[in-house]
Amino acid sequence: MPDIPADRAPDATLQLRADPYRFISARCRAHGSDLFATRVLMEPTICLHGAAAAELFYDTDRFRRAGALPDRIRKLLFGEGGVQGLDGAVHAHRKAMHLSFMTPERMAEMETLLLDKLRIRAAAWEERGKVEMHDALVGLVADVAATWCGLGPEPDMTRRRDQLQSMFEQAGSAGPVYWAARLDRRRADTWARDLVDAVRAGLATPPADSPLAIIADWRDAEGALLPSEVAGVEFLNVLRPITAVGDWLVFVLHALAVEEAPDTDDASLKRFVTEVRRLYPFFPMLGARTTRAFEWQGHAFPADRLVLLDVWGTNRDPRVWDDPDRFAPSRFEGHTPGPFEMIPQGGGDHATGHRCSGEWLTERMMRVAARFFVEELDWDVPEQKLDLDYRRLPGLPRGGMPLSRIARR
Ligand code: HEM
Repeated sequence: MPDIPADRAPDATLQLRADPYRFISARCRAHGSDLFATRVLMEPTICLHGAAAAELFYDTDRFRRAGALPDRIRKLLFGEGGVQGLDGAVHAHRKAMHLSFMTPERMAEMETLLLDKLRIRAAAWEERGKVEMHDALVGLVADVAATWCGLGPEPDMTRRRDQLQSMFEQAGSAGPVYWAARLDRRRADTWARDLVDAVRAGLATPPADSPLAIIADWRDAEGALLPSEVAGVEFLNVLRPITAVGDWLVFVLHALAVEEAPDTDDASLKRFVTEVRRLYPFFPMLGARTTRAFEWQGHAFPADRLVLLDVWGTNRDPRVWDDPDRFAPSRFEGHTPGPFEMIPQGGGDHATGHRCSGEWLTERMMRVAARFFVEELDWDVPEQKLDLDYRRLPGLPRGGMPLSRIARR
């Protein structure tokens, strides 16, 4: 049986940090293979690329999530005891809770909250000569997220917003910046746990269909309430990624600034934001661990091996996408990508696998914002660094995406 092609360098951590999005696909191209073996943080690791590999990665018989990721990433991004690190029936039960937030009514409510907030904030943006939209949009979306999650109409998110933001924007960092983010994580965990305790004690009464109320009341398959720390982590598993949609909105603005603006009917907007989700650098890769030894495409995988799936590169695989680097929303006319072909928020099945439960909500928020920026607002793009910073997670525009001469129509 042929060995998995292996990198010669003893460890790839520095290369991976230097170019997290392009690392796996570039190495796969160099090896002429959809997989290669390397070491990350000195640990033997197999990297996978492409739709067939993604399908393998989501085979729960051969891969598990418990204990899969290096501690430093897991503890900052996911926290302890949350859905991301569960497997099998326990995972499916907890995932049902996350999916239960996503009813059509609640998603429509999010659209209204977001649009209202955009209109209100736009009035203030008009007053300023120049507005740094990364900062403005993450703050705005954090407020909307908090309301939608059950924290009331005018939640005070000034402190929380930075804590949430550092969880998803510093996950790949090192040194003091990383440790400051870990401290933020601890503070946010304590705050979320206290919120759950307050709901359980009857001291707070969020709407019954809000994530805060549902999580505080959720029982595991044996009928026990979740430990309040774990319930707090799950609450942050909703609040944090919705806040992160603020970064997707920056990418929407960037695409509107550098590409042809879409028509504002639903279908055109959907194609536009789908192309943003395919191409812009958000999650570079995902991690899991083999449950047992097995063979795939003639290669032997050992048991308990860390495996990284190339998210960014799979979304640009020329075997699936014509002219893959070109921004072309029309590629989605009459075409829905397969469950493993386009994986910016994971692949496979939402209920049985780890695919993002917030994918539809994300897409709808992006559509609302895109329509608002095209239909309701005039704005200029002042001189700035519009190139994306591929060393950062997410790879936001270097200049922070300021706009000037903002005016409501
Ligand atoms: C910025 C937008 C978002 C991005 C880039 C994103 C991306 C992802 C990715 C890559 C995964 C992992 C898939 C896997 O491990 O196989 C994931 C999982 C998850 N996402 Fe999102 N997501 C976003 C928004 C949301 C929103 C808005 C929510 C909730 C309201 C959400 C909730 C979750 C949850 C709970 C999981 C864990 C699912 C599981 O382990 O079964 N995400 N997301």
